[in-house]
Amino acid sequence: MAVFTPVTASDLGHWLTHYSLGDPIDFRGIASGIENSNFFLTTTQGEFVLTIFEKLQPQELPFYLDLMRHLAARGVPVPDPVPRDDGALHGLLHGKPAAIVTRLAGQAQLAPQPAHCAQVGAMLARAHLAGRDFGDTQPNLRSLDWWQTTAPALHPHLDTVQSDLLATELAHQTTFFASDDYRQLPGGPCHCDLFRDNVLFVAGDSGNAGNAGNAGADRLGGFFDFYFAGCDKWLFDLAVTVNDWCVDLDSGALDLPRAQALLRAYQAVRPLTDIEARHWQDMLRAGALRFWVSRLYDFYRPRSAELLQPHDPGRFERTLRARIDAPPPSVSALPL
Ligand SMILES: Nc1ncnc2c1ncn2[C@@H]1O[C@H](COP(=O)(O)OP(=O)(O)OP(=O)(O)O)[C@@H](O)[C@H]1O
Ligand SMILES: N[C@@H](CCO)C(=O)O
Repeated sequence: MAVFTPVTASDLGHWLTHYSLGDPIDFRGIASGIENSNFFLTTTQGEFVLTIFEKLQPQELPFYLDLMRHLAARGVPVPDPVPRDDGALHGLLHGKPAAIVTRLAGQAQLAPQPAHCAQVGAMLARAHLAGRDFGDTQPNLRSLDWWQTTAPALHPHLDTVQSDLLATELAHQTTFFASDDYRQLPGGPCHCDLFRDNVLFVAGDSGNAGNAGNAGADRLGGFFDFYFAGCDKWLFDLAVTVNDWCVDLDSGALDLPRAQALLRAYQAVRPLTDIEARHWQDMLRAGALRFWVSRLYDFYRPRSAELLQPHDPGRFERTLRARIDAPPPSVSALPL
């Protein structure tokens, strides 16, 4: 159960006095999620999600909430933060920062097919383009600097082969990030965590999103969980997305039909530059390293007093090895 901060009916009633959202009809904790406390809230005015931020500080929230507002205003399907009556997008609930956002329709598609991946690719490209005129510029806080700072604490937990892989890949990425090519990669606000569980699909005719015979009828309802977002290279965001949506989760191997569908749809909206195409494998490796490091960090340094099962770091160790061992098909060679 991932509600770390309980909210009573009385807490909610008081909290809602800051908003013009009508009267509460239903309020329930959301079991999934490992970062924050989330609740579905239905009021006489609609359906919303209340999030209490367990780690982020109030001063850290504007980048994420303003970015969501910015994208929502440009027709990108993301939760739109609801302003309080005083205009603020967040306040304090039980001493922790909290916000209400609009609820997206649909359910997660955990066994995606090419038709789902295509919608994700197109939406990601649209989000990248829509973010170009966003004013704030917070970097991705889980990028190279963080990997470098975090790695020393991980090595004692790794065997020699894993330790070598971590050190070697970190050296590879340090060189890549310092290169002229890297500097020339286009970028802007990125989601940086666009995994299957952060995208919702509304079921097609079958009434069951992702039904094997009817994936093409499922419609992407939106994507959420912006709290790892930051300004980064667009190619990194694409690599993170492909490493989750277009792989065999056991082996980490790329699934070609899904990867092609996602990349074609992305490129139909924003074609990759030659430099991006040249560094696709480097960036897939970077995307795998990012989540290997964060999952190792969460695994070996869990927060106290919480019974959550941390995500399996081995999945991204396998993904990283797979990206190093088997160069992906050239993106520029994919027919549009
Ligand atoms: N705006 C939204 N609309 C619909 N459902 C949402 C929305 N925000 C969150 N949810 C639901 O709440 C669940 C938990 O949210 P989320 O994944 O953001 O958890 P978290 O703890 O904040 O982050 P993490 O994914 O890092 O664990 C989601 O799986 C989704 O079902
Ligand atoms: N998507 C991350 C969790 C943090 O949102 C992971 O699977 O490791």
